[in-house]
Formats: sequence, C-alpha cells, structure tokens
Amino acid sequence: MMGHYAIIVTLGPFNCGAVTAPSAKLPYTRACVLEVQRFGNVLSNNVYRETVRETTIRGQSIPAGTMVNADIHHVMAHDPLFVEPEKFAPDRYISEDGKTLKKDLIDRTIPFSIGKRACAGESLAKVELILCLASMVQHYRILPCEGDVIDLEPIALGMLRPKDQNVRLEKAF
Ligand code: HEM
Repeated sequence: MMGHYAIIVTLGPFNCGAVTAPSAKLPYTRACVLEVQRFGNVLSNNVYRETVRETTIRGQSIPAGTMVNADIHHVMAHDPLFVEPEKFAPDRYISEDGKTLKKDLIDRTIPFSIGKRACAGESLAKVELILCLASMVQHYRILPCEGDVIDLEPIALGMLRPKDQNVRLEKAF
C-alpha cells in the first residue's frame, strides 16, 4: 500500500510517468524490487562453473576441472546485515532520511551474481522490474482474495518458484 501511495504522489495517477521517471524518484519501489529479488531469489542455485586451472582460495586448493558454485542465495539469506532475513521487509533498504537507499545492503543484494561472469542482462532486467511494478501499482491495488493469505514459501526445484496465488485486482481510481 505504501508503494502505491509513493508512486501516485511521485508520478500521478493516470500518466505513463513510470516509463520515463528516474527510478531514483521511486525509492520505495526500488526497495520493493530489491527485497523481492533478495527474498525470492529465483536463481538460488546460481550457474555452475568449471575451473580451467588449479587455484587456491583462502588456503583451499581447488584443482582444474572442479565444478564450482558461488552461493549467492546464502549471502542474501544469511548475511547478518539483513536483520531477520526470513521476513519480507522492503523498509530495510530505506535510509533514515526516507529518500535514499542503504548502499551496504544494496551491495549484498546480488541476485545477478557478481564478478566477470555476472548476469549480462542485469541493467535491462532491473529497468524492466521497476517499470513493471510501478506501472501495475500505479493503476491497480493488488490484494489477496477474501479470506486468503499470500503464501510466500517458494517451491524449491533447483530454482525457487512462487506458488500459484489467487489475487484480486482493484482499479486504483
Ligand atoms: C530477474 C532477472 C534475471 C536474473 C535474476 C538473472 C540472474 C543471472 C545469474 C545469477 C547469472 C549467473 C552469473 C554467474 O554465473 O555468476 C546470469 C547469467 C546470465 N544472464 Fe541473467 N538474470 C536475469 C535476467 C537476464 C536477462 C534479461 C538477460 C538478457 C537480456 C540475461 C542474460 C544473462 C547472460 C547472457 C548470462 C551469462 C553471463 C556469462 O556467463 O558471462 N539475464 N543471470
């Protein structure tokens, strides 16, 4: 609900401002996208890679030809910077001024992985996520159906898939 009001105040109710508005003007929407990606990290297993030569990491020798996996899910689900990481809480990203986002938390929100082989589509995907969420919330209130509770526990099948949910869309105006 807070996201809805923030978007309406920033962009207005009817125009297509979400398409052109700088996302810096939508801190709560950005916080929601970050928290959705942290909490519901879809590609939780990350992509397996194979070492091309023998290497050593923190004293641990890793032979060439070893399958390795950078566990991005562990960082987002267990880093102590995320207080009560099992809770869905977009507010955790908002600084005390209510306008800017906490950089240390953003730096540990890594659904696209990090380093040379990080997701090549990260910038595109981030823009799409903000636009999609802002445009939907600008026009509709998305609510659980009467008597239903939204179940945020994912189905873990290699990827973390959301369960089917029945939701109710109410025209915002
Ligand atoms: C929410 C959406 C997305 C998520 C969470 C995501 C996540 C990831 C992750 C975790 C990796 C593996 C990085 C690694 O191995 O360290 C990856 C690789 C990759 N992604 Fe995405 N991705 C998303 C959307 C996209 C889109 C929209 C594109 C293309 C337009 C894209 C293109 C790629 C490519 C080409 C790679 C392989 C990069 C490489 O091996 O160098 N992804 N993605």
